[in-house]
Amino acid sequence: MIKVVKFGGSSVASAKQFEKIKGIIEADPTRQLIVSSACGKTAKEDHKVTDLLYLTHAHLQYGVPADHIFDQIVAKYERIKTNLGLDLDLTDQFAQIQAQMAAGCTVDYLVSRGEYLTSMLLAEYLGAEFVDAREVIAFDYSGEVNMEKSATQFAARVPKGKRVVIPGFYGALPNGSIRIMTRGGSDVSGAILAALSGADVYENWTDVSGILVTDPRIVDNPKRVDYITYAELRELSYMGANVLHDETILPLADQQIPINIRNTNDPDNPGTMIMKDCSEQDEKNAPDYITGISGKKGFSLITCAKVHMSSEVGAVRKVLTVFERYGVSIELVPAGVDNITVVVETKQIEDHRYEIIAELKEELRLDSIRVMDNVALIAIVGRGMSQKPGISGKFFAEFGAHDINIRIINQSADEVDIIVGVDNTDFEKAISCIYDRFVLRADD
Ligand SMILES: Nc1ncnc2c1ncn2[C@@H]1O[C@H](COP(=O)(O)OP(=O)(O)O)[C@@H](O)[C@H]1O
Ligand SMILES: N[C@@H](CC(=O)OP(=O)(O)O)C(=O)O
Repeated sequence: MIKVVKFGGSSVASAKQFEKIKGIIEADPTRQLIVSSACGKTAKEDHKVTDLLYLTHAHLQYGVPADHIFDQIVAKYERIKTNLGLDLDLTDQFAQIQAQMAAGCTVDYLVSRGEYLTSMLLAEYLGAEFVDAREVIAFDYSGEVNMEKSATQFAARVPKGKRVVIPGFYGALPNGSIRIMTRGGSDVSGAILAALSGADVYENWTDVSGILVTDPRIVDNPKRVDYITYAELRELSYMGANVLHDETILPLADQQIPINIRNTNDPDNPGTMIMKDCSEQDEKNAPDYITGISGKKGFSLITCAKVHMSSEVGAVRKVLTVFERYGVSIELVPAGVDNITVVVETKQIEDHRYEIIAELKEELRLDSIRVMDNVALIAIVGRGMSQKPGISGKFFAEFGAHDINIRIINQSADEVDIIVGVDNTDFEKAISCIYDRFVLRADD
């Protein structure tokens, strides 16, 4: 049995959290491959080390002194080290980073030092071997992880049968320079290492007892989900459930390695199991109607209207080509008889909004075009939904009763998710109302 265990920023935020990790690791000898994020916040007013490092780099880029920020980072690590009673001398490490800063280091290098230093401390504290992610995770120049090269490096560099700590969030390009992932990427590092080691399970330790039906910052104390499929989780995390990076599933899918989300602050809680297929569990216990609800604000609806548009051959292609030209990725394309609506993230069209509108108008000879900003998308996800007829109707009734205007609605063909667009200002109210109607009063 091999378990890869990833500890998120909240789990390594303080010496107290390190002590909890020690308990978790020592409770199970199969927890051998440990992946660590950078120290997160100890309190609301505190800052994540990763954020401080980004801020340091931004100061340096504009020639503004950043010593006062870097000193906060040094103080955080020194405090953890002292409170844990460790002898590890980090002076050389800090000096090396400062020398690189003075020499104009890349943002990737500087930001990666959060995971690097945290993992060094954790390895020392656990009596484990530290292996630098730079020597294991290989990126191509395209920014994709090269799994084949990473597998060769993993075999050469990571000892078997020993406890090892590897920093998450970064790897190296073919020339050896550091490449970081997108925010929250330590989840993906853990998944890659689980795939490379052929792990039986990937444990992802955080500050909540699993995947919750919805964001606990919106709904008070939401229900925990016991089992969730890869597909459901991917929808939820892509649509904003940031408990897990939306690409975490990808390296695990081939080997069907399950993910177990666990709480460092409540280690006895079994958390959530995320699996390729939950049918065995569903046979014992029918899945809930709705597995999860997540969402994001900041979308725009661009509605192109023209009589008989839906029957015009090539109309959708022409619309999409305009967006492609500007490198804009499209979320949804709901259509009516005389119109096609394109849903995009507002920030993606900000720089070229007027050019895009002009080209759509001209190339499709539109009767009219309308842009609506400040739209939030909410995904309601559930493998149990396909069994229940009339869900969309219930949404309309519930939203109507709460004065929430539905701007768009889209159901996937496999009936695993329904996406609704509402005004940004109705976002939290809509999520609370879906939770109340479909989770708390599911049987009504
Ligand atoms: N559906 C959800 N289930 C659980 N947590 C969620 C959900 N949506 C948002 N979150 C938030 O995700 C947080 C955990 O993710 P993150 O802050 O990245 O943790 P870590 O520091 O462990 O990586 C939780 O504290 C919670 O506020
Ligand atoms: N430290 C990085 C990577 C990461 O995965 O962090 P966390 O596990 O705290 O979400 C970030 O803040 O983006």
